Amino acid sequence: MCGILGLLLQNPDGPAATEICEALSLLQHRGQDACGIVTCGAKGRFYQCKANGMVRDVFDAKAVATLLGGMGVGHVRYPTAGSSAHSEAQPFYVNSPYGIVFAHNGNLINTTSLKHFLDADAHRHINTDSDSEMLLNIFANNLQKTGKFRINEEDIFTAIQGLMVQCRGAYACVAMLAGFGIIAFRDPNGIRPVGMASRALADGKRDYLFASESVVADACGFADWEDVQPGEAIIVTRNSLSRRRLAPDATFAPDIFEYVYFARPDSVLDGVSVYRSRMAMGQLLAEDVRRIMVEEQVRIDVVIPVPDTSRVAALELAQQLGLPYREGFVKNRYVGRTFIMPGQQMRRQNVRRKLNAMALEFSGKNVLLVDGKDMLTLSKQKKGNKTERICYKDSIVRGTTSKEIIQMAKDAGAKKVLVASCAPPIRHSNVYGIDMPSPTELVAHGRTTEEVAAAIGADRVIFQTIENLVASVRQFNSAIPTFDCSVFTGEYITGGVDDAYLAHLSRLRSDNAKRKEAPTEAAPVAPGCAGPLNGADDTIGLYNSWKGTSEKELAERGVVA
Ligand SMILES: O=P(O)(O)OC[C@H]1O[C@H](OP(=O)(O)OP(=O)(O)O)[C@H](O)[C@@H]1O
Ligand SMILES: NC(=O)CC[C@H](N)C(=O)O
Ligand SMILES: [Mg+2]
Repeated sequence: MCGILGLLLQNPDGPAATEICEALSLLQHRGQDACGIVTCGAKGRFYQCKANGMVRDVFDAKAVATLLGGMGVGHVRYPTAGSSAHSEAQPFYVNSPYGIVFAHNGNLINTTSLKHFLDADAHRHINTDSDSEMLLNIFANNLQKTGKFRINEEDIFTAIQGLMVQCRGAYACVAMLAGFGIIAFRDPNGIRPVGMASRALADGKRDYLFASESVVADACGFADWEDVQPGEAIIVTRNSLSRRRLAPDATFAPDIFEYVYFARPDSVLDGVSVYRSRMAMGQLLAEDVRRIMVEEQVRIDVVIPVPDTSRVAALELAQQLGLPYREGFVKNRYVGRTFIMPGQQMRRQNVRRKLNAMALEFSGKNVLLVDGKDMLTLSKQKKGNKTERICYKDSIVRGTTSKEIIQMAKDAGAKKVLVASCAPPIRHSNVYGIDMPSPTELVAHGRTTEEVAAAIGADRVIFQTIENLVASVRQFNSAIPTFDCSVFTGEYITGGVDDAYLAHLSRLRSDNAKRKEAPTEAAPVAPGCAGPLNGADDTIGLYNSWKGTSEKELAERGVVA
């Protein structure tokens, strides 16, 4: 998953980079590997800074000050194609036609044929293995076909319509045309999110923002958030806003995993509050847990979430069951999200660095025996013999987190650990922008629920049903006809995903394949962890970047004070 941003300020000299940088940090949870900003200043000139690393590592005040102009595009990256080399950090840029900058969230599934087309027919050089660079070049090639000295909105719609026929997969995109404006579009199935908001100015005009999630609009003072519709393109310039549905017949199928894990709870995606949907996941799962407690004579004393993402649903589940909710795992706030870290070794190491079990909650058997309302009395009791805990998870994917935290809970004294997951078992590859290309890396692949429990060391695992997961989201917007649930069902909404493609993807992107590709000279440093920062020296600028310019000269040019 990646985060994308576009900002158009009415003031052409306005500090777009400052706001984009702020906004990117609000999307950091969508990608921790690389980030970048390109702005457009006077005479349509682009200013770029991108590199591997988190937003706070790549952008210091000086880096932001060198990005001039009143409009720009930003990106945080979680790679799903190509490599994690900083040359694949986004936004991408092509100079012809007109000068285009491009940021993409999602993943294309027909890159083999696109690559051939770009080489043999369009004669465009693709310099990386990134699918996003191909997508940009398809767009550029379609614009080129107009042959015009200056293009208009109609030409841009035609180019994107063509792209929607040529490109298969998931793509939410933001593009910027030099001296023209910002364009956002979403694939015909609307698999990945992107929305728009605006800010009224004193003169009646408006600044425009595009972002992957609505939290950006809330936190940055923009209003009137609305989703870009599936298959829709929106173009904003300083004088106009134009929008068009370019692929109206496709089935709308946003990815349900955004609600389970990816998006921030304070975002609203496609009219559904992520927070409310997670509460509903907890409520519906509580019914299954209650049934199992009765049928299997299971007694649960306490519900413990695996922070962060599962907290909302875990609290709701605990309340539904009348059980105490306790924060038994403390999270190190300086370690990023582990699931989106590259490589299994890094993910495993970081679960323990990130989460620590509090012995107080796990070994003090007289503390948390039954339900919350009797806590004080019970805490005075001597050792009880009921020590079943329920560890609540939003999802079990590779099982990395589950295995480690179950062991931690047991090491801390819990006798039995049950795991409830608000998503069903994940048994299939993701091809639309989540880096789960190889089913053999998924703990539930080819395993029954009992076998998953054994594999992660749990005494019992309870999965949400797919029907209840869909109901948790759909009850808040029944206009969404269906969701992309491919990781649970193996059904891919775009078509074009057969066994041969999945085998190819797995060869290309499994952890094993990536390990072979990875450069060996430097030890990998987990995103969000202490380690060598990428800093200004590793950033990629454009020919007119300020890299190497002395402080004195920057001050003379008015870039820094
Ligand atoms: O089964 P696994 O392969 O281990 O993956 C699933 C876990 O990874 C995610 O946590 P993550 O640390 O990425 O982020 P969070 O702090 O937002 O929960 C997710 O919330 C699960 O806890
Ligand atoms: N997660 C994503 O959206 C990734 C975007 C793009 N496929 C890349 O690898 O850079
Ligand atoms: Mg988690």
